[in-house]
Amino acid sequence: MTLSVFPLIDPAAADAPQRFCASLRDTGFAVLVNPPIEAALIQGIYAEWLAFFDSEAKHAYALDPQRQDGYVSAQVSETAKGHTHKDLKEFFHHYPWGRYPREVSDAARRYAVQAEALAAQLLGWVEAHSPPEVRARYSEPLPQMIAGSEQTLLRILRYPPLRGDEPAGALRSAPHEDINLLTLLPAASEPGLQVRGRDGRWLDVPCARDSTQNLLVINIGDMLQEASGGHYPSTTHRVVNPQGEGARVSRISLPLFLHPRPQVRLSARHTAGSYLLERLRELGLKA
Ligand SMILES: O=C(O)CCC(=O)C(=O)O
Ligand SMILES: [Fe+2]
Repeated sequence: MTLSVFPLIDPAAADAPQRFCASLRDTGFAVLVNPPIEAALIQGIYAEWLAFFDSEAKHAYALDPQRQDGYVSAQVSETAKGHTHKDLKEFFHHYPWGRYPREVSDAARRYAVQAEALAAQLLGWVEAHSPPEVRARYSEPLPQMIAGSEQTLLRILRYPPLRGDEPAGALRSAPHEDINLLTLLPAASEPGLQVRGRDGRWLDVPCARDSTQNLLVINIGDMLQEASGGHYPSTTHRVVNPQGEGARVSRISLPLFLHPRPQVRLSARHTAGSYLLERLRELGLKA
């Protein structure tokens, strides 16, 4: 059985920063209701990118292994750390400097700009609610770590309908942790995202169908866990395969991964650059 335990946090409320950080501390995740990003923008992106993934045009943008931008097919996909099956997904990686399909409007780009501005505000909350000894570890203010970063990654994901011949044990997204500082993720078009709670149970993260209101999901990545000495936990999450009718439907999601500039020192062991390289190698995405 799964439970949905996430409080819906109104970012305009006076106690929002405190509730937001408490949720992040508790589960590594937080859910904002009616964030300053229009629902219509997200719905438009989901529709036009689904059409793009359904077209042959995507193959003209195959991932550049050096630059890491472009389209990754379900045949290539990625294998989560410690797992054997490829995830049942295809996706497009867009960086601020990178390729962007001419077949879609600039809506996803506009979303990334808005979400990045919100992320800087949220990192300010995270910093303000860090105990003094944790704050003392940050080599620079958290919002500043992502300012002007060329590593900010928008991943537009499409989980295709299931055909029934998927390898046993393959998931839409195998359990993993995100590498980056903070991830912003509009509620996905369909359910499936789950977070592992402290007691090992999987908790359902709400999707767009669970609320008439606009929801935005935020989660901690490994880099913030590293920078905060574990105060903010990067929790394991996955996307499970739908059963029944849901299996016939694509699922679209739109995580924005906020990465610090590569020179930013996260800890005595790592800069953001050295940390990222290590993790991409483990994922098989970089030689
Ligand atoms: O599709 C989702 O809801 C989550 C995707 C995810 O966790 C990831 O791409 O890292
Ligand atoms: Fe993730």
